[in-house]
Amino acid sequence: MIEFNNVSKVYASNGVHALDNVSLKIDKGEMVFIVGASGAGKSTFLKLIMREEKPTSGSIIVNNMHLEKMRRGKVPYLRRTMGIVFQDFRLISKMTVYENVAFAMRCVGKKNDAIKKRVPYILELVGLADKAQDHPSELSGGEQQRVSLARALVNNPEMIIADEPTGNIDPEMSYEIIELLSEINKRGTTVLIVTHEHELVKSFGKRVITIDDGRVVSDTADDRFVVI
Ligand SMILES: Nc1ncnc2c1ncn2[C@@H]1O[C@H](COP(=O)(O)OP(=O)(O)OP(=O)(O)O)[C@@H](O)[C@H]1O
Repeated sequence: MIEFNNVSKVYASNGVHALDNVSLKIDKGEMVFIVGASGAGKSTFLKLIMREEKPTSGSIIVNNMHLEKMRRGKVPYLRRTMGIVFQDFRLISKMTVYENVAFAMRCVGKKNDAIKKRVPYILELVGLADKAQDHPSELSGGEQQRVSLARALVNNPEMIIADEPTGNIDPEMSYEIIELLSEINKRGTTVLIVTHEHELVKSFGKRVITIDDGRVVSDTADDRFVVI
């Protein structure tokens, strides 16, 4: 669950008001698209959720943790509740697909037995069981993004956060990635996707939050934005 109460973010280095008095709630199990023009504040919104940035004012609760007061040492506990998918995949090129996903489990101290059971299951889920021994360079963009998704999912996070997950892949593959995220959402994981792809967003019929110039200007789940 995510709750923003009157959140503003001003970057101290240049005085840019990236978010201006944002209040919203995203419930557990929702799938939400965040859209808006370049520079609107979408990445800042995600960075605040991940506690990569702190708000200048307002309060933020994510998965029952109060982020504006959170000490640095506690951030890893927050991050363990979320799986993050990046536009540029961020896979380790020397490792196979299997190892890339297993590595995420090793990082949180999982034992070999658990890894051997879980990684093949997750690779099957994202449709990459037959690519387990390939290296990222041998895969298409869409396949690499599916590895990145497998890695985000393998520790069973409460939510998946995807920042422009289709930015580096072709339109057909993009649809497949969002479809996969939608399947994952149906299994109970909260999914948050930042994207520029309006057509894709429309075809899924999910909640859409539009940010413009640091403000939420439309939210399909919020009655305050319904125009009569
Ligand atoms: N670390 C930073 N320091 C200073 N200003 C920043 C920083 N990050 C973002 N900004 C500024 O804050 C505003 C919002 O940026 P943000 O990256 O959140 O937008 P965005 O909607 O994600 O854009 P894009 O779609 O291009 O990624 C922009 O004016 C940007 O220049």
